[in-house]
Amino acid sequence: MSVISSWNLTISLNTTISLSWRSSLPSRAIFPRPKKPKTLVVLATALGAKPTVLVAEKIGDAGIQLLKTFANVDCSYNLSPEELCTKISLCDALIVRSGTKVTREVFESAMGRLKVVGRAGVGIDNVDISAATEHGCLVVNAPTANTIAAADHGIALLTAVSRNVAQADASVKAGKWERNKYVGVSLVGKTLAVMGFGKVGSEVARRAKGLGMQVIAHDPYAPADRARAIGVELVSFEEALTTADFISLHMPLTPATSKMFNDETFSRVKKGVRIINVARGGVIDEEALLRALDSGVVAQAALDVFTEEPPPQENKLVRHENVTVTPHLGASTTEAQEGVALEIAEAVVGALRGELAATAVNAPMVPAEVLLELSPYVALTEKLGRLAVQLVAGGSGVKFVKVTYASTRGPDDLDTRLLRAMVTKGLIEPVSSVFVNLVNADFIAKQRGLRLTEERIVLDGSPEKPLEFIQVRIANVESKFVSAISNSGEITVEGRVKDGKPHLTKVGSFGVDVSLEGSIVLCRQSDQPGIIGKVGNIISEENVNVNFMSVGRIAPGKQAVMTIGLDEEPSRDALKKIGEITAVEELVFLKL
Ligand SMILES: NC(=O)c1ccc[n+]([C@@H]2O[C@H](COP(=O)([O-])OP(=O)(O)OC[C@H]3O[C@@H](n4cnc5c(N)ncnc54)[C@H](O)[C@@H]3O)[C@@H](O)[C@H]2O)c1
Ligand SMILES: O=C(O)[C@H](O)COP(=O)(O)O
Repeated sequence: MSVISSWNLTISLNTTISLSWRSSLPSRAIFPRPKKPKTLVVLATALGAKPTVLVAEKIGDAGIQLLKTFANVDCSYNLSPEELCTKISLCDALIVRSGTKVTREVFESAMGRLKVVGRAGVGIDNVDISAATEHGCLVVNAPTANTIAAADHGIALLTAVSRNVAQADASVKAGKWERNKYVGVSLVGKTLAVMGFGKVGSEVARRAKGLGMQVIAHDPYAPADRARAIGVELVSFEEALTTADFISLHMPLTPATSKMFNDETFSRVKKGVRIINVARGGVIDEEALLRALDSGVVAQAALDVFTEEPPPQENKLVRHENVTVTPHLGASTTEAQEGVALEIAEAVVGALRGELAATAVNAPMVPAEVLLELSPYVALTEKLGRLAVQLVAGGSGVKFVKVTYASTRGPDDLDTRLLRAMVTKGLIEPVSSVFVNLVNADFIAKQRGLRLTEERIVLDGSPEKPLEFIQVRIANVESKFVSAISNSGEITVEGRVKDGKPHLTKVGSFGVDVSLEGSIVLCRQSDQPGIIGKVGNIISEENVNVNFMSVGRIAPGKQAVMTIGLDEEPSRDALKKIGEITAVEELVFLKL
């Protein structure tokens, strides 16, 4: 048995999860919805209560109908920020598109009721993810259903720009016939740089190749083989800028991509480049683009998205002769909107039911089969956390916790994020009013100064079970049950899953065996005959059912720890009577 790795708690908030994509078939066919994860009740609404879902922007009817099968649905569009904040405390879920800013104030106004925000689309830049995470609110999006629509719109703008379609249309409608003015440029043989080779970018690339273009792409995170598979070369930002005749933007808006196209970038592009933006307005410095258009460095731009939407009337870019604009229509096809509505409704209903979302933005995505396998360990880790913290003597602040996972599997075959979150939940919830879930566990731990270290023990044997045992240790504290302190000087509890049920198997240095359900009495006594009977009598007089009892001792006649699992809570009086048995040296009652 060897300890092969240990590491500190890493805070991984704001994780964007992308799903895979395939070829150019209609979007619903291309992107099979992710398999449904099995249930894990981390976000579930109060039992029996029908949740309320606020739909703050119009989504497809199919999604609304699906939501109505499970929840009260309030479709209130065009709410002001104040109205949204007022309504939100009455809602369990909120669904928005890109037009609603889900700010920190929204989460604060929710007073803890809001459990899930569903973004009916891809971009989550209008949702304050940090605030959502801090408030334990899951954010899910619908990342796949509008890909084709967005790619088609990118191509529509590319071709429109190359042939001055919008300008010529306006000219004819103004009674003119300017055939010489609107001579376009050919696409065949021209170089298109796709910036952001994700779902939309790769579909744009595929289509542009069909139009005879040379396609290069820049994406620091995209695998080269995926690009190669469709005949696209991944290049550096510099190469993309300096060689492209057309640039099409498809990256998300993040702090790293904000104003990625600015005066400095425009100074490096090929003179006369044409730019298409169907991603987010904020990735371009709009003032800089205006200057580049005025100077002729950029010949034309086509913009579906703007820093401020809708853009102000006087926006010079919108009015520019060489700019073609659409009002954020990338995702707006009947088919995409139906798909997005269903995708987001399923995700929101799933999250409200307590299922782990496959499209979670701010929580680890745990595949269904992994979740199924881990679920008894999820219960075990939470209960070990609960027991350990209840063993701490009042006044000792819990700061250093070590979780040890003993497994026959290598570290790469065991994802412990879920288990770590559950230990944190178990440690914090019994001693605070904070609600901890998979979304906010790391944040809450950090906020409370809890340093949770994880350690792996790799055991020999066949890796059928994910884990053999799990140990939770709290260092630098005193215990109200001295026997819970192991030789290492830490409060130590250890458990394992037996017949699918979590069991406590060690307290301090004492081996015990009790099923972790109901509540537990731990009592240390000097080992002698008759104690079990005496304790049993006191409990039976209370009419409380004992579901498990075990005694672990150092050696015959020495000290022993008796663990009694109870279906209900015994009275204080009964506990006092057990404590008064002469051989009993210490006693603690723990709620699971
Ligand atoms: N106009 C619309 O209506 C519309 C519709 C759909 C999507 N979008 C927007 O398009 C964008 C892409 O959507 P998607 O579904 O393809 O997302 P995606 O997550 O599949 O792809 C985004 C890609 O951008 C890459 N990227 C990240 N940082 C980058 C950087 N600095 N430089 C280059 N590439 C970078 C990522 O690696 C990823 O491959 C999002 O911003 C989304 O909101 C707009
Ligand atoms: O990010 C997206 O999915 C698109 O920008 C679509 O946004 P919308 O839902 O507001 O059309």
